[in-house]
Amino acid sequence: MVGLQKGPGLGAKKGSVAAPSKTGSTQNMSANIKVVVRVRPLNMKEMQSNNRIVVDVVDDKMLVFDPKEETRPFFYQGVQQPNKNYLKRANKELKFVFDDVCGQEASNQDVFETTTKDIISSLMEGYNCSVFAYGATGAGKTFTMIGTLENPGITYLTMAHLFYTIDSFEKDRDFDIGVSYIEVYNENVYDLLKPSSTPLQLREDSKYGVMVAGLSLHSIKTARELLNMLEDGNKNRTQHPTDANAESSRSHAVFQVYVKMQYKISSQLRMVKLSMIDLAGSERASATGCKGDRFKEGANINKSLLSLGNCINKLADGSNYIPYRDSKLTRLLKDSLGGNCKTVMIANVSPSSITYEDTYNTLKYAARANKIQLSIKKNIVDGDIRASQYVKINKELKKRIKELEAKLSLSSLKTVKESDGVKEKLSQQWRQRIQSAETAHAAIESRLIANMCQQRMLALRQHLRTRAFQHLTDLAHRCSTEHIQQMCVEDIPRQERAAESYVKQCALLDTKVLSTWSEWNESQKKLNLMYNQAVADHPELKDFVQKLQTQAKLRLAEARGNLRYKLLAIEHQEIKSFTDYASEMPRMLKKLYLTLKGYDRVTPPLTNEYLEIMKKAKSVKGIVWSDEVPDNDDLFKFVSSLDLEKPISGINFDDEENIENREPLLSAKKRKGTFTKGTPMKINNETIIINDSFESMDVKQVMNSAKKVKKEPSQSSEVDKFSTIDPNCLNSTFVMAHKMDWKETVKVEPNRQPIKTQMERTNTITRTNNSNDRDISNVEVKNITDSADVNIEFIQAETLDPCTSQSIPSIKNRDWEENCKENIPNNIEVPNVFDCSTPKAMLRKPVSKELSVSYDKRKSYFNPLETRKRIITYTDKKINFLKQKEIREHDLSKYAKEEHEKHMLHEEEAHKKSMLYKEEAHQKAMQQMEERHKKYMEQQEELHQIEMECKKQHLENMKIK
Ligand SMILES: Nc1ncnc2c1ncn2[C@@H]1O[C@H](COP(=O)(O)OP(=O)(O)OP(=O)(O)O)[C@@H](O)[C@H]1O
Repeated sequence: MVGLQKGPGLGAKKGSVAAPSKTGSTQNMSANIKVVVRVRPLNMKEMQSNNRIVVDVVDDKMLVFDPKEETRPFFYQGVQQPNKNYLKRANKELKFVFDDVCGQEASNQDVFETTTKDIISSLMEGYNCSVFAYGATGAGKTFTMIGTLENPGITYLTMAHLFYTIDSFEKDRDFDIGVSYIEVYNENVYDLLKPSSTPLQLREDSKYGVMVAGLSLHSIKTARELLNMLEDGNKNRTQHPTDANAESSRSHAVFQVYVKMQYKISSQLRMVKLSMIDLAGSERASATGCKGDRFKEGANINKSLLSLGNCINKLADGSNYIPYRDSKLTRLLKDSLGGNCKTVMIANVSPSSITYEDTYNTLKYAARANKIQLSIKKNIVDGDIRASQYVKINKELKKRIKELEAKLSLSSLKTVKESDGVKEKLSQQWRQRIQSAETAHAAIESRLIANMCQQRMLALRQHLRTRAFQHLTDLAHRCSTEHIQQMCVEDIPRQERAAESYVKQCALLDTKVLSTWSEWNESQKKLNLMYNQAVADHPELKDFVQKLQTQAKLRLAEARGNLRYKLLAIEHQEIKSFTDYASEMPRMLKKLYLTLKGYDRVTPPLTNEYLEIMKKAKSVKGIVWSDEVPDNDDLFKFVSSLDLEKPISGINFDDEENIENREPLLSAKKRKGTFTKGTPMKINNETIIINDSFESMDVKQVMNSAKKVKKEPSQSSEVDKFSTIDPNCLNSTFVMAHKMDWKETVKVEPNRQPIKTQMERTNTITRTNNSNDRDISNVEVKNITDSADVNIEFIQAETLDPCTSQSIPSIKNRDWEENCKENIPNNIEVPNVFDCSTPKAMLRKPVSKELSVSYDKRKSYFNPLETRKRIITYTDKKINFLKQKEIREHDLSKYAKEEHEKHMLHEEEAHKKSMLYKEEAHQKAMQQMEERHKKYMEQQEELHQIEMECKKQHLENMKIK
């Protein structure tokens, strides 16, 4: 027997849509519920149990339930036997015709195409629409409605299509979209997007139909957002594993989309609602094996589905009374089933005979639902609005236009509103652009950082080298002649060469850093602009941009760490060698002190100084805070910082002296200020202190002076830098035995010509020699001509002798070189400092001040002989100066010795005098004592006589008696 269930395909006006009738502001039409059956593939359990297939999909409209099985003919002795199994139930072989039938191989996309794709256009026309999935537990409802991330269900697909459709309508309509997601569990309604344990109440409104009080509405712009939202909502949905389905949904889920569209020209407003419902599975307790709470859940599910079935039956029969109020589910679906709504029902079935009953029931339900006739109308608010409303709308529209214009000016890219897919693509493109720009920027930054690190390490190394050289010069000045020579001919030129090379390297690095820095700055600006634009257009890129910015900060921090580590390593080495150097000093000092003491040459101030050093040695372990940075230490600040905003050091290289002229004896007058470090200070008329300790040396000055070598000499300032030596600038504390007047000891000739003009005219260098030589005091070098002849004129200046405080006469009009030659000691062999064998070496930029003058001019005539001559001159000058200094030191020690002897003599005389005075006083005292004693003895004598007389008197008296 073949039963034919009447679906829309047969008899009924399948999907027929009546011409919309106009009743005022709404247009009505009548339609059936669209019913689509989906047959899912067999699951593992069903396949393993090898059960019979009970649903046979004939074509996309028809299926046969419980089809007749194929029987193999059975022959007995050549005769076909009837092969009848009397125990077996007869196949129903029911044919069902629906709007659509999706077979086992149909994907969610196929189901979407046949079910909800069309209803979006109805939605746009102003009809409410709803889709619900019905079926037994495990039949595939959730899979159809929600799906998975890889295979999204029709809810996502429908929404994506909705957004796509909205885009094409946006020219003439404004859209506002809000969504809500609820579940009906155990006859209670809960908000899945704003979870709460309190159930929500249903309210019925004559205008808007069934409403859920307190339901949260969420605005979305893309289907992607919806996907995330669904995922979050589903996490809150009640699910429990049953025998039939490991992820069985135990509640009905209702997802609703509210679309508000307003026509831009006619200001007609349409409010439509799309409901997508994933029903809980109808089930037989025996099939699911549920007990306790699960059983109660199942009963509630069945109850609501039963009332849904009743409603469907009544609606199909055309009954006047529909029992919607029997359950929460039917109340919610009131609109979708019998009201103003275009409805699609997806009936999910399993093909396996295990769910025979369920499948049969579902198909019967679906067939009944197909008969329901709906009368639907467009949700249009009349366009004939009053003038006051029109003004209001107009204002809103203007406001909207302004907003849009502001958005437009933000970005040119924003002019075109992309569809969901296009937006996604654009966002991806932004990501790629930003990533590649950031990679390029990082490469520039790493180059910049490398150069800056090199700069800092170079500065530190040069500082340490200069300090080491200073130690050497300080020691050499006080040593034998041999050492002085050694220093002059070897170390000074070496140091000068190092300084020169440092200046060159510095200049090179500075240029490199500056060019890289401007490149970096440019790229940073571009990158920032790109970041801002990307975030403004695609707010979802904010995290990505923040991540890149954090990575950049980390990179810089890492570079800073690396630099500090390298600097620390250099400093560590330096500290090690300096400790070795310093550890020798106390022993040496002790030896010297004891030697002097042995010769009875130790003066009380020297002892005091010695004691002071001992005190310092004791308190070496002072507390220094790790974060304590000396305020005035520019080098430290420069070397230890890696600030990308300040790539070049702030150290001023311009106003310092030249290394070659850094002698321990410097004129106080030529220093900045009156009394600075290294300047002799008069404490009183008897004491002068000259601070020439290590600490007093300004390293910055020494370092920066190296830079000077490279520069073309500024002639007027050059002159200022050289001076006669102030003999009072001695590197110790001296106690004067007699009063000495403190006065400026150097007098520069007052009527000296303005040098600058002279220079400009004659290409002449004027300098004052740093020597207290009796023969050479102030020297003016003039007329360095192309023939390299040097005419030297001596200008008279007055220098005071430290011991006599008398003026030392200077020599006038003597040739410089002649003078130098005369003073060359015979035993000094001047080495050839420059290798003059090759022209390149000959033209090497000279390092001394004299030789560096007019270097460019002299390039043309520079020859080995001249070079040698000049070196000899320069070296001689140095030797002379050092010799004079030593002589002066010797004189001074002699002077100090004499003063000491005088002092001792004076003390001796005083002592003698005091002894004499003491003796006299003693003699006087003795005399006085003797006199007193004599007087005393006389008095005693008198007393004795008186006593004797008294005794006599007494005896006489006794006799009388
Ligand atoms: N068309 C299909 N193709 C592949 N697998 C499917 C299909 N339909 C359902 N399944 C699978 O079958 C199982 C049950 O499906 P689903 O959870 O959707 O059932 P359900 O009807 O929602 O059940 P319940 O009412 O208990 O929640 C799931 O593992 C799902 O992946």
